[in-house]
Amino acid sequence: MTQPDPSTQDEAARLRAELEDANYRYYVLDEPRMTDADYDRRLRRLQELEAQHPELVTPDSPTQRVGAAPAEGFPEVQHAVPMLSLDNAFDEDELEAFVRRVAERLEADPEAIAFCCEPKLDGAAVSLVYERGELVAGVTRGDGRTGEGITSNLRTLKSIPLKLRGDDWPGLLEVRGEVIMSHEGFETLNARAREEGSKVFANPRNAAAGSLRQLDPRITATRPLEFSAYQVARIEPDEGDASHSALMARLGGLGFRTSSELHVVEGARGVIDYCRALGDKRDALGYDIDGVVIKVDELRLQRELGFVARAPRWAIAFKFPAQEQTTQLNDVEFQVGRTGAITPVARLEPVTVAGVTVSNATLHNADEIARLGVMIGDTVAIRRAGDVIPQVVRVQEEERPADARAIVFPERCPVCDSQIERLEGEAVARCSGGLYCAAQRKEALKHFAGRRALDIDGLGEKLIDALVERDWVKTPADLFDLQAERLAELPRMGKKSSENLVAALDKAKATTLARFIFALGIREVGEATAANLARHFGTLGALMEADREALEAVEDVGPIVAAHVYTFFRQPHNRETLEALIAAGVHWEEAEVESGPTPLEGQTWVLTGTMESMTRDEGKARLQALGAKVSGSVSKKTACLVAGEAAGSKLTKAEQLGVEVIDEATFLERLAGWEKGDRDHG
Ligand SMILES: NC(=O)c1ccc[n+]([C@@H]2O[C@H](COP(=O)([O-])OP(=O)(O)OC[C@H]3O[C@@H](n4cnc5c(N)ncnc54)[C@H](O)[C@@H]3O)[C@@H](O)[C@H]2O)c1
Ligand SMILES: [Zn+2]
Repeated sequence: MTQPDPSTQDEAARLRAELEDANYRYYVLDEPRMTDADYDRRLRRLQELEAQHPELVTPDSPTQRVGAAPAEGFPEVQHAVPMLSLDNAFDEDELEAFVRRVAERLEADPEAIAFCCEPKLDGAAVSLVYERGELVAGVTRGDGRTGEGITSNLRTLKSIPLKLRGDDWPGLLEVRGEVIMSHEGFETLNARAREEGSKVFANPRNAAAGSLRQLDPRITATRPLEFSAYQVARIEPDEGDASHSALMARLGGLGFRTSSELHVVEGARGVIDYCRALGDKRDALGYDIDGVVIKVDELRLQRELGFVARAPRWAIAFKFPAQEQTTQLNDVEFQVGRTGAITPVARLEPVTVAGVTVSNATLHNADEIARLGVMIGDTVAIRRAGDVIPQVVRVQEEERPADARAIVFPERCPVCDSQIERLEGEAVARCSGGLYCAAQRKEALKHFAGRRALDIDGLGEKLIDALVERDWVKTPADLFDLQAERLAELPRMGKKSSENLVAALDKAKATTLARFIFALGIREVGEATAANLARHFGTLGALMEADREALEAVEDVGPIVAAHVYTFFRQPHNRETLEALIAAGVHWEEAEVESGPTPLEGQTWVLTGTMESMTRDEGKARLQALGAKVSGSVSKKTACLVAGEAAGSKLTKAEQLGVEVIDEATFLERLAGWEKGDRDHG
């Protein structure tokens, strides 16, 4: 052993300071700035230096301590049994060395030692104390000796029993486990946060730890947290359970969730096989694990092995490749989704993340780019977990190069050059070339041909895919040029069905203005809005020329819908497609202007149950066209209730109030009469 030279002392001091800062950000703020891989590398290096020069070890060195001191705002609670950390093994050699060490200390045959293997859940450790079967305290790990009392928060987790199951419970039980957030829960929580502009978490671990340490338990209650037990710290009376795995089975009976992946294996071979198998399954689990925890199963042997400063000798954590890595952002490209949403995609210097090479990651939208403060040329942290698309979670701002460039969001669609539209208050920017944009082609055509739009019989999803893939159809207008002979070349299309389709296309040309407007697939213009627009403007020409103000004068049309309609008709390509449709023979009867008094003016109608001949939206649109208001609930003021199949409480209420009730057949008859009368008027 040699005296540490000044540079070694400096290095140790620097590592200590960096690790301490990282601990604070990770354990107290739940907002790490360093990846786990970088943290582990530094900790390893410090351990090495301290092993070479034991005089460098200070009692408060991060190598000697666990976690971080409890944060303010929660009562401090002493742990009766300390909550320790785990030693790490980063490869199979280190696993074998662990098994050998254990065997030597126990003077046992390594191949005969039973090990209990479990996933190392990546969340936040908590300890739960039960007295006479009831939960009395829930505490975070804190610095291992003292944690934060978060009982009220933990009570909100459904997977934590407030009372133990059965009646065979011990008088005192202290259970430890991990609070985690599944990938699904995490994605939902972050999506909501992005929409609301509130705090977005970098990964499920930070989200779980941050959610647990809310001062208001009502917030914790809304977070998708789950508890999984992995240790019994105290049990009284001790009934002499022989092994860790037996205790885990007992916890299951008391109402706790334990890992479904828990297995007891023998020797180094068994441990390594388990680690490989779980590594293969990692992406499919639906929650983050950062490795495997391997424990000597027999409790008698655990006691014999005992502890060192910060970790037990009878357990080890085998670490999997990290799910977060840093790399360089080389460029940003903008992709157009099938509904026109524009997504910025980060082009990265390829990097291996959890065993897979990643060269692209999503940046979600313009708000996310602003939130991250990311620039082209930056060093960024990438996270890849399960089958979720890799994401940029953080920027290493201190590493920003001098020539870093700002990311400029395009104004025109990279696919079709139409205007990109981003409405106030909406996170997503979209291409406005709905009818024309190649990226949106399939969706636009499916909508156009749908039953509630032009209702083209026999033109289903598969057929549309085939037509677009062969480039036979680019816009809806191209549909009307299709020839039966050509169609017959398609898979599963005979002569007869091709002829039928051509006939159906011909038949679909005769439509109504309302259906036609709906068929265009303008964002947020549903059937009812389309009917209102048709009724209000009377002609397609008038609608196309309307400015935002005129559009907002239409019933149920607010500024957002008005903006979508306005932008849609300002796109030259959309207008060309409309002209082509009309040239192809699509037609409807045009009314001059909004017709005069309407027969149902001043009446409120209610639709309930299911109708055979139309959807409720359609019924609503037709009633509105006749001047009626359509409401969702029955009251004394209701003029008439249309009761379809399986009508329920609304029907009962209408009968109680003496409101007129009619069935679908009567409704259709009356509609036909009014609509005819209405047309004769206008
Ligand atoms: N990025 C950063 O800035 C930063 C900072 C501090 C720590 N870290 C990360 O945290 C690690 C150290 O954290 P640690 O001491 O909390 O954990 P650890 O890796 O030393 O392992 C101990 C923890 O494992 C957990 N665990 C999960 N499943 C378990 C199971 N089946 N059985 C037993 N325990 C189980 C428990 O919560 C326990 O507290 C570092 O290696 C690093 O990856 C990162
Ligand atoms: Zn486009």
